[in-house]
Amino acid sequence: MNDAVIEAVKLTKRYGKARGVTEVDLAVSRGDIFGFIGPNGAGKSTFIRTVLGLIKATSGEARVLGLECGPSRKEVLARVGYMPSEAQFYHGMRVADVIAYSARLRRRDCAAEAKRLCERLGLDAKRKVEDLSLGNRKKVSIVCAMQHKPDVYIFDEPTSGLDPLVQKEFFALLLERHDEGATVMLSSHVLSEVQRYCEHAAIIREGRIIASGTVDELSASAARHVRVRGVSDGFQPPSGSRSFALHDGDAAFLYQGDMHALVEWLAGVGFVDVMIEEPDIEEVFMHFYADGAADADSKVRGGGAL
Ligand SMILES: Nc1ncnc2c1ncn2[C@@H]1O[C@H](COP(=O)(O)OP(=O)(O)OP(=O)(O)O)[C@@H](O)[C@H]1O
Repeated sequence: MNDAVIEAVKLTKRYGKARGVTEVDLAVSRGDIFGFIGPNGAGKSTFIRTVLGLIKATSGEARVLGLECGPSRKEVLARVGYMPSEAQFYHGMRVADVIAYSARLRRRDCAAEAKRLCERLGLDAKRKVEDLSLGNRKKVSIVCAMQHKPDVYIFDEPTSGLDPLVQKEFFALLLERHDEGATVMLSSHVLSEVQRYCEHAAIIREGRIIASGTVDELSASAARHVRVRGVSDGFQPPSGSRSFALHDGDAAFLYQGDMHALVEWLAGVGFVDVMIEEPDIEEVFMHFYADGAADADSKVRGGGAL
């Protein structure tokens, strides 16, 4: 159909009456690092597990590397590096056993790469998995996802529970694989890491995609961050503003609206200095989440850039 390595068309998964994900359209292009953003319970894991064929879609289509989810589950799992948000390991196994077992499932000898990854992440392969901290369990999952050097990676909340140094090493590994041509999907609720590492992103809310595009487009399509310095005590922001704060004569607010109207309005206000900046993705996210779903939808459609 196109150059999409991971693609979903109207993918829906319901758990009985409970919502999982609803009519999700999404495409991750070859060579992309794609951020999948949403808070707990938004549907990130459900989407990923459905795409991989680990759970059955209620309706819609999903493909990875052109392989249909469900019927081609085994092949998909063999060709993808998947790191679940919460890995379950068999008790009594040592780290080295879990890693070797994961390699055997893919019929590959990955011992040299596994050793290298353990060293880079500071993971002791002799320890029993049940004795590991959450962070060390995450490291085991990273090694299992990366040791066979697949072309496609799907990481589900990879950094939660990892200390900052290990997070840095994880992203260094991810970027090395990306430089070698790999495609990466990274689900996260840590917006700064999406901003820093991802080229494209989609925001999921209550099971539906409410915005998607390049990370820059997502920032550009939302409100502007306005700071006005040297204002009087009674300063009030223009209509269409949110998140207003006034401190020591410095006002800050988010403005969504016509820029000419903002400049005209500013001309009538006494101030010393003004700064108008694109919000970072954290503010974009808050912007989309602060409004009602229907309101957010119409913004996305009307936004043009998305
Ligand atoms: N096995 C299940 N049975 C019933 N409902 C489920 C099941 N798994 C997930 N859900 C529901 O589906 C919705 C999406 O959950 P999901 O775990 O996919 O979200 P998430 O974005 O990955 O969140 P988190 O970051 O907390 O893992 C939630 O409302 C959740 O309660």
